[in-house]
Amino acid sequence: MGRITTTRLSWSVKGHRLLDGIDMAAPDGKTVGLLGPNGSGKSTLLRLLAGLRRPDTGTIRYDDTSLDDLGRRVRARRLAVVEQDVSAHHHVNVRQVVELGRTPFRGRFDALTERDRRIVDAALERTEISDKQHRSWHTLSGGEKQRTQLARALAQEPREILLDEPTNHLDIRHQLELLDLLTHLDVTCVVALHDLNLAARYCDHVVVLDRGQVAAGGSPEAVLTPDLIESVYGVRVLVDREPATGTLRITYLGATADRTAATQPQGR
Ligand SMILES: Nc1ncnc2c1ncn2[C@@H]1O[C@H](COP(=O)(O)OP(=O)(O)OP(=O)(O)O)[C@@H](O)[C@H]1O
Repeated sequence: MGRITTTRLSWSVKGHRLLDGIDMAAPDGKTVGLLGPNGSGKSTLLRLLAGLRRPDTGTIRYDDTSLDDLGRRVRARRLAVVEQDVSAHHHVNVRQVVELGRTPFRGRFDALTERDRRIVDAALERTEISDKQHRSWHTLSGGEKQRTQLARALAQEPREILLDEPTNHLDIRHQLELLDLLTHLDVTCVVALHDLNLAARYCDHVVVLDRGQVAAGGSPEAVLTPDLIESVYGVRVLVDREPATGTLRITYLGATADRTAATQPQGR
């Protein structure tokens, strides 16, 4: 497990500032939900955290080490990334995709060890994709691909895992199981999510992005208030607790007529 922190992180492309002064922290072993409307910067922030883009300003630390100083090999071993809609695997089966999770631990021409094979088996089982392990990647459904990607990440036995909307193709049961699995791993997770109820139920912390800035961060109870949700998403909600379990529950009442109006103080 490792702690991820960012300090005043900014990133621009062609003169547009897509992330602006992001301060966030994902404590050891916790699950942090990255929330925010379409285009608010969630995927961009995850790409920066993964080292796939370099920030213009600010720092990213894994424990006390800056991402720049982590070294490619160390990074490839400890940090797993599950991106949205990966379509790059050709002519490989599910098991071979999951075996890629062991690549950072092997020499270029080394065969998989017995231990590697056991880890791959366990990852296939935990994501309930074992029965499809010999199927070609390109024949999988969207949800089966997502579970395979998660299995690849688990096979890496990472300390940190970054996931971009990992539930968007999953049926309800697999959504619940994926988040349940993530929260029970001894791994620090940063996960972009659209479903506020799933975030409230499973995340230890949430960070809400709005137009490239952090609108709020903290526990789901503290952050997911009707005012915050209305001002960021332009949706009126009722927030209460589900009586049987006490879980935070968000009921959508409707879109605000004009999102900009929702963010303006009354009377202007
Ligand atoms: N390389 C790029 N060039 C220009 N604009 C970009 C680039 N990458 C991202 N953007 C823009 O930056 C904004 C943030 O995009 P990002 O994909 O991070 O949002 P998101 O919060 O993940 O959205 P979604 O919920 O729709 O997945 C969007 O307006 C997007 O169009």
